[in-house]
Amino acid sequence: MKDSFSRYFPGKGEKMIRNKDRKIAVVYFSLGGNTEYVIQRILETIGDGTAVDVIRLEPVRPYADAGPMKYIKGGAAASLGSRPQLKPYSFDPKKYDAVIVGSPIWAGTIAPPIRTFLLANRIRGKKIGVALCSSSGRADKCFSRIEKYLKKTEIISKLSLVDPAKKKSGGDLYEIRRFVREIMEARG
Ligand SMILES: Cc1cc2nc3c(=O)[nH]c(=O)nc-3n(C[C@H](O)[C@H](O)[C@H](O)COP(=O)(O)O)c2cc1C
Repeated sequence: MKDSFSRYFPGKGEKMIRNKDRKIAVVYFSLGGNTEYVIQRILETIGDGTAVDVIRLEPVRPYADAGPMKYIKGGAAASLGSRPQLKPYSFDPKKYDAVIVGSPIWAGTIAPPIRTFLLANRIRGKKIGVALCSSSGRADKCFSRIEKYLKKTEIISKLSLVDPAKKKSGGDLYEIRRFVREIMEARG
């Protein structure tokens, strides 16, 4: 009998357990590439044996990704609770037993495209994992905000990393593996 860690992180020569009937949705927004980096590492950790749909959210009107306007406009949009229109995407919650949400922290809260998504898709009865990137590591308020949007659905795994694409640290990879393992174990 294998322990739950080695079921999902097989050793050399072992096969990943295939879980074809269940799907995971990975929904994220990234402006500067940090959340994108985390999502890529999450997908590598999940591996090919599990069906995953990746949904990258993009606002119809893109945010400035450099200069002072990046922080001024983006920060104002986040703190005012804006809900930008998103480019078309496909998300049918019935297809998934688990949803991973990835967002940068803007003005202490979730990035506006993620807010639009959570309000448009009231996700209930799923295993939810939330991965947040920030420059401070202060993520508690942002996790609570997301929990409010999810209403009665609990976040079963949380990940908070500080600008991980710059550091590419082993410690962050360890945390990412812990995050994925918690989601996989909750899926049974
Ligand atoms: C508009 C804006 C607001 C931000 N506000 C915060 C903040 O309140 N707290 C924080 O720790 N980092 C803040 N940051 C930094 C980002 O959360 C951080 O750099 C994150 O890793 C960026 O993720 P991304 O590269 O996927 O976009 C902000 C960045 C932007 C662009």
